[in-house]
Amino acid sequence: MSTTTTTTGERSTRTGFGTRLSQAMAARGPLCVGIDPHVGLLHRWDLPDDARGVREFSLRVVEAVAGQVAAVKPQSAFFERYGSAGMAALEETIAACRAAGLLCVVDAKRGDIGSTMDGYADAFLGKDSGFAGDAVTLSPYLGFETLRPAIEAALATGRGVFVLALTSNPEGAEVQHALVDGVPVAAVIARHAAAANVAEIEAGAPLGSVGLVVGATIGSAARDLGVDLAAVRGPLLAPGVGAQGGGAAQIRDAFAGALGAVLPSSSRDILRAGPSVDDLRAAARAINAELRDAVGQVPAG
Ligand SMILES: O=c1ccn([C@@H]2O[C@H](COP(=O)(O)O)[C@@H](O)[C@H]2O)c(=O)[nH]1
Repeated sequence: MSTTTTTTGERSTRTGFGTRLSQAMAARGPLCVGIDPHVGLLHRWDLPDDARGVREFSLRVVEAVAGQVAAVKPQSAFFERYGSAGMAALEETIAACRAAGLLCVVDAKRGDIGSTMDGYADAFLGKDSGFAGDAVTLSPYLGFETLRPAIEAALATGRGVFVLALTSNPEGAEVQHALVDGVPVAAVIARHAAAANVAEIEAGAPLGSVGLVVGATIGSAARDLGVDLAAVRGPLLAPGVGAQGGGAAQIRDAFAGALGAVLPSSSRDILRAGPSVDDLRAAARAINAELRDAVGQVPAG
């Protein structure tokens, strides 16, 4: 456990998210299983296209992978589409992860002007919020500094954030590779994240709690753009494994020098193995083992 002081002077003695994630990856392997209840998957699992179906789907995934992988990542969009009942299912999913000791990254990609970020911080990182997992994804495209309330809330509650930097989709390049005063936007975001992790790292954490989203499909983009992933000293959530074409070889190449920080994430590729809990577990275990070989043993911190 380390003591960190946020920029508003609040002191937290909780074990930070970066440390907890490092420990989980060292103990169980690097994989994060995405919980993306697409309509097609609900049909395939013989579940209704409604909030009850999504709840059953998600709880089955949690049951299958708890104790097997480092984390899960429910995609908020697939719960939001069912209104308040869908959001109740998201809350239940997050609570089930907590009860199972499974880290939960809520993929909500929030980002707004600073005053509104206070609201998102309360919703997704607040001490008593049902939507607060262990970390949340954030969009920095209103300016990294607008995310400060969420970062402060995360550090104060032992939670984390993952800030979009080099996303897995090809369209992301037009924004993320663009130059600002000669520096690619993604490199600017990475520098901000590195600065936000300094206090935790200096206090002895193996990883800070301010991570980046860097897709498993980016190829040589980080190298080509001069985005120093190792210098971030925070976790690197890498979606795009499986259905989007990323795999162990792509991770090894794209994240060379920062492999110990990578949290590769795969959703559809594993979820297609359902609805059987045993089959889901077997699919997750197989991908986790491949990725563990690719990234090597993660230091527990
Ligand atoms: O750059 C990003 C950021 C987030 N995602 C999300 O991850 C999953 C990917 O699902 P797959 O089925 O494994 O393709 C999905 O929820 C995306 O919204 C991403 O793909 N890329």
